[in-house]
Amino acid sequence: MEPICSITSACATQISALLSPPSPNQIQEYYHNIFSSTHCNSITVKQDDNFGKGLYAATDFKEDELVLKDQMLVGAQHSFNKIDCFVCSFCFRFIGSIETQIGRRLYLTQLRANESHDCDEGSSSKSSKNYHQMDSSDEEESTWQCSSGSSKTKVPLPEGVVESLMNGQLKLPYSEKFSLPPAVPCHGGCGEAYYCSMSCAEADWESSHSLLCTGESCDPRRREALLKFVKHANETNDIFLLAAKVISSTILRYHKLKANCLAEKGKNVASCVSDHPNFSLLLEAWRPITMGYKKRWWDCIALPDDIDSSDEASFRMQIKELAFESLQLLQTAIFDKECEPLFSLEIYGHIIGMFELNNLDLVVASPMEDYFLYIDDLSNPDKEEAEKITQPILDALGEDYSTSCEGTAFFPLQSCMNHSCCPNAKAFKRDEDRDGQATIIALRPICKGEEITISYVDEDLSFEERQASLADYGFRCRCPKCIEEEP
Ligand SMILES: C[S@@+](CC[C@H](N)C(=O)[O-])C[C@H]1O[C@@H](n2cnc3c(N)ncnc32)[C@H](O)[C@@H]1O
Repeated sequence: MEPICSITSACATQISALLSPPSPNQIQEYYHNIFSSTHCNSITVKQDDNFGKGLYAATDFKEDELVLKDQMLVGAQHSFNKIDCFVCSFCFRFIGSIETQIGRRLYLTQLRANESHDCDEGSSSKSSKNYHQMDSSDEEESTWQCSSGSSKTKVPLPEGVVESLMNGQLKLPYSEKFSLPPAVPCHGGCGEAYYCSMSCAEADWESSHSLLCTGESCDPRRREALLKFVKHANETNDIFLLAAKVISSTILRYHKLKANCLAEKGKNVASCVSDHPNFSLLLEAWRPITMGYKKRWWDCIALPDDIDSSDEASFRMQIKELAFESLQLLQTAIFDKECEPLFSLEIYGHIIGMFELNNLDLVVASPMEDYFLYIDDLSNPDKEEAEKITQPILDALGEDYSTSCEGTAFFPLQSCMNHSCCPNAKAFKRDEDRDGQATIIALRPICKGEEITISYVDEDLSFEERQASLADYGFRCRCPKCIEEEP
């Protein structure tokens, strides 16, 4: 049965205002602010009647030159990746130490095995597609591998060793050469979020975590609802966690704008607030999200290969019901009457659809690879001495010892980049890119004024396969390669 969301009908006018595309002036102003705050004058965003927004070169770029580092608007580590990588919950840098990374991973893997979880449990949360894959100089073979699913048999370490790695009592040889920022726990006390610095902790708290934290300051009823929401997301699709961050950050921005407005008007509420109290402020708080190209999730999600086209309608209905289930849990946890339209299924569906159409994989390379390579490169007798300690650890970790941090994120500038099957740029992590920012590199010289494009699909696929994948984005590619290869 079709889910019925009472907020969608009660707030229809406000919802349609929230979903209407931004005006050219609003677009110019928004991106101008991003460029000036980041002191970036080498690129610009322009609009065109056919392709919508696009990113353009405002200077010449050489082959392999960095075009752009894009700070994410919102991002999250995949739930299944949290066992393998201990990272800052805001900027996704690896934190703690080489020892805590290893000890924590071995401990959590063991815990999971004891709970007799298997790979199936996390598989549904990996169903969200992330077409714009970020290449990495530390390439991972398979990002969808369960941490305990490595083909080579792992040799467990004694429990005491794992514990002393976790609590820092056991120091590994040369690990001080690979020092990581110390882990700063969330001051709300949730025990879930950790950061690389106080500034990341504060930035996350202010942007969304203060509404999503399940620590002691959280009202018990709200905490219970939040925990249910998170559990549901982990068991179904962790893209809901990202959607919750978007809603929380909009609510928090709204209250900040309202507080500023009240302060400026000398507490003359009437001048800020008329018939429809603070809707203009909610629109303003929502502005960064307006910029992302979006459609409803259940309309734009690609039909999985194993679903027959005759079952398409029922598949799309199931996706809609899933989103509704998640939204109801989130509503119980963080509902805010002044921001009511944000809790409609229509808005929730568009937020998730925006991720579907714009998201880039979030990938941060693990320091583990560098560490073990360093040991491997030592000369004897130092190498032999070090390997007495590190080899049993490698045997316990298995082949996938250096899994990257993986997640999904929305980047304000990268999401403006249109597709070409013969792109002039690509998302590529260099060795020095050890945070969650998107890094875009020129694939060939790009002239000032030229549009900067990336490929949303594997360019080596056949013409038909590329067009089929791009159909999910709602367009047929007319790039020079497609025109040439069209039968
Ligand atoms: C990630 S967004 C790119 C930015 C988008 N143009 C905007 O206005 O926000 C992806 C959407 O842009 C449009 N698009 C991207 N590349 C295109 C192309 N080569 N031809 C036609 N439309 C394209 C499609 O609507 C696609 O779903």
